[in-house]
Amino acid sequence: MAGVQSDPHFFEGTEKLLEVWFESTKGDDSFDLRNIGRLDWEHLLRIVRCEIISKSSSDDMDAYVLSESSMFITQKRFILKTCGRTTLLLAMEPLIRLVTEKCGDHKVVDVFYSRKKFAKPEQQHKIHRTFEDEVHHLDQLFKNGAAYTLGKINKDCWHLYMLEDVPGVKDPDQTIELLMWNMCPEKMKIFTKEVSEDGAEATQKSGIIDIIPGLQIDDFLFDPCGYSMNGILPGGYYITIHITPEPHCSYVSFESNVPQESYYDLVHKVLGCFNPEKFLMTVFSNKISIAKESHKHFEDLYRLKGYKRKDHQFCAFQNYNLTYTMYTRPII
Ligand SMILES: C[S@+](CC[C@H](N)C(=O)[O-])C[C@H]1O[C@@H](n2cnc3c(N)ncnc32)[C@H](O)[C@@H]1O
Repeated sequence: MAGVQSDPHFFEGTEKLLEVWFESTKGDDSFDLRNIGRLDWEHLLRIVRCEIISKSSSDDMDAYVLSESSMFITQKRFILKTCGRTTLLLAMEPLIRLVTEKCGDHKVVDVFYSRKKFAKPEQQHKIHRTFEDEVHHLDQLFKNGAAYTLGKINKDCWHLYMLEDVPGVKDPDQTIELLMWNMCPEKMKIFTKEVSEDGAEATQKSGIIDIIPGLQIDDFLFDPCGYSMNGILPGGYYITIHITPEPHCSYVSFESNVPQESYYDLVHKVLGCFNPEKFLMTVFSNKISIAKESHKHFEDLYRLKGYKRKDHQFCAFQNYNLTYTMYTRPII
């Protein structure tokens, strides 16, 4: 698997995250990405260098825990999040071919590709080694790509590629991500086989179980350490958490599309579970999302739960608003 690296003790927890929204060109209600079968997804994931560990489903979504993070499929939305040395962007063109073949004529109505700066970019495969390489690859597929970097480019930053002048998503849509590193060693021990027997025990002990009530949880504890979970709710909503507990490269990611007017309490709960020394947060919401006001709540938050804000940027894109913010504190 792509997690096996030249430095055996280092794991690149930082994920590449791709979200693609499709629509039938004929307004065909039977257009559904969930008509694509498991063998086809497995084939696509082989290109990315990861594999399916388990699957959970609701009426609205299929959610997969992968050897390197997660994949979520709804009627019109494809999300793939992969860490380690995976080659996620190699799947972009095959994905569009697969959707044409299995679901019929369609248009791509929006694309988002993002990731934090890698800890060891030199260990990535060529296509992902620099953001410029990634942008070059995507620009060959899309004429209307727009690439941004938020944060300090000589320190911690976050890259984003999206499309301009697209019809955009017609439904309310929002995503919050917290990417955390230099993690509290005590908290990280929970995500090892030494302390927890399986994923369910780690989910309980860490408090992940209480972040959002009522989730259908699919969790997995790697041997000897490492943890991934998907939690799904009716309506195509999810949370996903991935943990690299090794002390010299500790990293945790939290992502959710659950709509909330304010994400303040959710952020508090997530930080309480993991106690990172540093984290960056991104909040995306389109103009019809109830989360569209949530950006205001972060404007004046110079301090948050003992953390001090280092960066804060707000972007007003054509269809979405985005807050990028980075906080830090001494490890406790
Ligand atoms: C897949 S998980 C979660 C990665 C995630 N992107 C994160 O946020 O850190 C990676 C963790 O599981 C461990 N692990 C153990 N066996 C693994 C395997 N076969 N494939 C991938 N990771 C494995 C890694 O060492 C690492 O600590």
